[in-house]
Amino acid sequence: ATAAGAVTWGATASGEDAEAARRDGHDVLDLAAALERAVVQDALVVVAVPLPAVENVLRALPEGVRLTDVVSVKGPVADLVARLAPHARYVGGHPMAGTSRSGWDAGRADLFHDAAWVVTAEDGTDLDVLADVVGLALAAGAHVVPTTAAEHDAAVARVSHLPHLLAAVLASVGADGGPLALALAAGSFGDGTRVAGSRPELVLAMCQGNRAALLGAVDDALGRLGAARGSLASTGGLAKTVEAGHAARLALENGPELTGTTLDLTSPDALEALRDLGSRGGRVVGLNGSTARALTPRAHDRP
Ligand SMILES: NC(=O)c1ccc[n+]([C@@H]2O[C@H](COP(=O)([O-])OP(=O)(O)OC[C@H]3O[C@@H](n4cnc5c(N)ncnc54)[C@H](O)[C@@H]3O)[C@@H](O)[C@H]2O)c1
Ligand SMILES: O=C(O)C(=O)C[C@]1(C(=O)O)C=C[C@@H](O)C=C1
Repeated sequence: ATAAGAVTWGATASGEDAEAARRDGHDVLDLAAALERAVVQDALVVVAVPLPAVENVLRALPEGVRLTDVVSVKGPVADLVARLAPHARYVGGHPMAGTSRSGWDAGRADLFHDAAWVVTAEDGTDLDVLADVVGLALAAGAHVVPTTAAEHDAAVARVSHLPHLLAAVLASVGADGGPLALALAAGSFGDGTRVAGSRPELVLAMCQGNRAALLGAVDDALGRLGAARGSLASTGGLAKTVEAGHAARLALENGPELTGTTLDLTSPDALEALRDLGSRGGRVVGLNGSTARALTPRAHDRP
């Protein structure tokens, strides 16, 4: 956002991160001063701490601020906001990009380029703040995927939290193969276990914080692994599992064909239209006043 010309400032509980951010020319205050300035300037407050620390930040929040967050689960944050800061004008957010490293130096100005940035569009959402969050995501080079907290949590259980859990399991299985196995580890093991290098506290916060949805995704994966194991043991064949995975990977790489459309954010059914766009695999790619420019899968490409 700073690179896109926005005036920004921040606060962190880490002296080391504060020092590193100041060294890079950013304005770092203490939390109370940062929030006070947000009130004076009617700025958008972005909570970017691990889920277990969200409560502390919300307790410090002044009345009526514009509020978003980047936390990896949305239902628990929405519940905390409703309980601890019901006065906040809150719209949930989640950029779907990151690294397995933590701290200030792990960030880059282009980290969110071409990434999906979830924006929650629940009934009653403040469209003025939603437009702020859309503007932030677009300024960071991302595109916006509107959805609800519940649908977000179900989706990321499959494409983020399960991969983190599988990476942990895979890393342990490989390591238990002993020194020879690790000496031979190449692309498949490296790619499949990269995120197991993430700080365990962050992985625990997002996976345990999305327990119900993650359980469903784990059951699905175990069912497929069980079927593969059964087939390998009985006939020796893995074709069904491998071919289904290959087709799914190609679908991810190719994506659907997208076509342009616009959404009027002042329309009475704007929130419904936004959610519909997200659930069809569409995205907002531009904002001009209250008109959102969007891309949506062509009818014949819809799942
Ligand atoms: N790392 C990723 O790939 C990724 C991607 C998308 C979203 N997220 C989410 O973003 C959030 C931050 O993750 P991260 O990877 O940047 O973590 P991080 O550990 O690199 O940074 C977290 C920062 O929050 C600060 N902090 C912690 N408690 C605080 C408090 N009470 N008050 C003020 N500051 C506090 C820490 O000092 C640190 O500077 C998490 O909720 C995570 O789920 C992470
Ligand atoms: O690329 C990585 O290192 C990540 O783990 C990023 C990743 C993910 O893809 O699961 C991790 C957590 C998020 O909330 C969003 C993105």
